[in-house]
Amino acid sequence: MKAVHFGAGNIGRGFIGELLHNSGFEITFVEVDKKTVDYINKNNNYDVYIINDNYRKEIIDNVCAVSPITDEAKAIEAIVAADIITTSVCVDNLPKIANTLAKGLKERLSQGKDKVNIMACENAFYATDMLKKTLMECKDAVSEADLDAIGCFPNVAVDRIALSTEQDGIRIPQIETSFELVIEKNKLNDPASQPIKGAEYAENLGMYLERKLYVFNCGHAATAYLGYHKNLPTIFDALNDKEIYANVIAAMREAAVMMTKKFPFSMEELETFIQKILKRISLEDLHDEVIRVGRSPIRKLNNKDRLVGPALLAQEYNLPNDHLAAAIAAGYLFDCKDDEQAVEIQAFIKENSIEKAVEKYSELTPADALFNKVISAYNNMK
Ligand SMILES: NC(=O)c1ccc[n+]([C@@H]2O[C@H](COP(=O)([O-])OP(=O)(O)OC[C@H]3O[C@@H](n4cnc5c(N)ncnc54)[C@H](O)[C@@H]3O)[C@@H](O)[C@H]2O)c1
Ligand SMILES: O=P(O)(O)OC[C@@H](O)[C@@H](O)[C@H](O)[C@H](O)CO
Repeated sequence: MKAVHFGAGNIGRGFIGELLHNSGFEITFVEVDKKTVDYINKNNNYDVYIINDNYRKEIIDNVCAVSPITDEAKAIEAIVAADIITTSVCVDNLPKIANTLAKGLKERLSQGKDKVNIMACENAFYATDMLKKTLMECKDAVSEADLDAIGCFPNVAVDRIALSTEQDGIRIPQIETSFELVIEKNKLNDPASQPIKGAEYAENLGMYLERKLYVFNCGHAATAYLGYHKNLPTIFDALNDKEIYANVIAAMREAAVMMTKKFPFSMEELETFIQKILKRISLEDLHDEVIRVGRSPIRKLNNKDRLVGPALLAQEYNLPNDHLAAAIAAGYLFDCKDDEQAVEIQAFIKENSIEKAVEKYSELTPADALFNKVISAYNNMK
C-alpha cells in the first residue's frame, strides 16, 4: 500500500508518518525543504525519538521524498499511485499544495483510478473541508463533481505533541507517547475500513475536533501568549507561574462549559480532559517553546480558531468568557520578531490601532461584547 504525505515536518514525520508506516504503507513525502528531502532519500528511512519513553529511537523505513518545486512530475506520479493522501503543512499552506494535488487528482481521474481518501491532518476547524475548497479554487482547479468522483474527504482531529531537535541542519522529530487521531468515519471511501491503525473512527467527529481545538489548543495558546508576555521561554515555565496557571485553567473551563451546552459532554469528563492536557503540556522534558505554541497568530486569532472561536460561542450561550478574552488580548501582544504573522499584526497595530486589528484579524466589531473585553484586557496588560 502506498501513501503520499504533504509536509515532512514534526507531525508529518513524527506522527502521521509513524502511524502510516505502522499500518503497512510505503510513504512518499512531498516536502519543500530540500535538506529534508535529501535526508529522507539518503537511506530511505528516518529516526523519531519518543521523549517520555527515555528518548527511545524508532526507525521509520520504506519512505522517500520529493520536492513539489523541483520534481512536481514525481509528486504527481506518487499521487496517482497512492492508496491514501494526507497532509500536515499548516492550514496557511494548503493553498500552496493545492495545485500539485489537483494535478495529481486530475491525472488519477483520467487514468480511471479508484477513489482515494484525502485527509488534512492540521489543527483547524474542519481542515479537510478547507483543503477541498482550495482544490476547487486553485489555478488548476478541479470541479466538485470531479473531486467527488476521485476522492473522499474525511476531516480529522489530530493530537500529539510533536517537536524536533536540529542535527546538521535537519530537524529530527521528537514525540510524546500519548496521541489521538480521530477520523470522520462516514466520509471514508469505505466507512467500514480502518486504513490507519491506531486511529479512532468516529461518526460525530465535530465534538472531538472542537474539544481538541477549543479546549486543548485553546489552553495551549493561552499558556503561550500569557507566558510570552511574562518573558517565560517554555510552556513548562509558563505553567509554573501560579497566575498564568490560574488564568489558563479558567480559560479552558470557560471553553469547556460552552462545550457542555453544544455537545453531550459532561463538565466532569471535560474537567478530567483538562487535567490530563495540563499534565501533558507541562512536562518539563518537552522544552516546548512558547514561540512554537504561539506561532502564526493571524491563524490563531481568527474567529473560527482556538481562542476567539470558543469565546464567541460562550458569548452566544450567555456564558462567561473573560479569561478567553484576556488570552486573546495576550495574543495581540505576541510581538515575536521571528514570526512573520506576529510582525504583520504588530505593524498593523502601530499604523492603525488595536481596535482596527481586532476588527481585521478576529472579525469582531464594537457591537460584540467580546470586542470590548479584548480591548480592555489588552490596555490593562500593555
Ligand atoms: N507539532 C505538533 O505538536 C502538532 C500537533 C497536532 C497538529 N499539528 C498540526 O500539524 C501541522 C504541521 O505542524 P508541524 O508542527 O508539523 O509543523 P512543521 O513546520 O514542523 O511542519 C510543516 C512541514 O510542511 C512543510 N511545508 C510547508 N509548505 C509546504 C508545501 N507547500 N509543500 C510541501 N511541504 C510544505 C514544511 O517545510 C515543514 O516541513 C499544523 O497544521 C499543526 O497545527 C501539529
Ligand atoms: O500547531 P499549532 O500551531 O496549530 O498549535 C501549536 C500547538 O498548540 C500544537 O502544535 C499542539 O502541540 C498540538 O496540537 C498537540 O496535539
